[in-house]
Amino acid sequence: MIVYKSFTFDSAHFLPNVPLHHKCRNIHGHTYHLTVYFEGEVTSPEGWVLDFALIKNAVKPIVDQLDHTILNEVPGLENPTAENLAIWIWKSITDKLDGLNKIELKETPTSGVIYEGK
Ligand SMILES: Nc1nc2c(c(=O)[nH]1)N=C([C@H](O)[C@H](O)COP(=O)(O)OP(=O)(O)OP(=O)(O)O)CN2
Ligand SMILES: [Zn+2]
Repeated sequence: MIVYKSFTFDSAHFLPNVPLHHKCRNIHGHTYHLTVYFEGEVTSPEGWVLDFALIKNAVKPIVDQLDHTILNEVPGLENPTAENLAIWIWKSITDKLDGLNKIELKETPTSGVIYEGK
């Protein structure tokens, strides 16, 4: 079974490698919507895969590292596309908690990425 938990954070960024005329070369902000999914067996006696609180404990510090920052200034996020940000978040979470299955990162109400670690 898969369990998930969602988080939001507000960050500014710009995309340094897009063409000169591209609007995303200018600094701008997003409210990012992040959902992390973990896969595992439902265990007894709790009757759950993973305590949602453990997910929060693992992921919230990473979200806090990104919230109200300029993403380009975060080490490893010099080119903070949604794709690169999803990979960065994955690498930050995966060793903290077993069973990471997928992350979804929405940058706008209409755009986002899904990353499964490959
Ligand atoms: N593959 C990617 N494409 C774009 C990314 C990205 O990270 N990966 N990022 C951006 C911009 O940062 C920004 O998110 C703009 O996205 P876009 O969907 O174009 O936003 P709009 O508000 O203009 O979208 P609407 O079409 O008006 O809903 C650009 N591309
Ligand atoms: Zn953007």
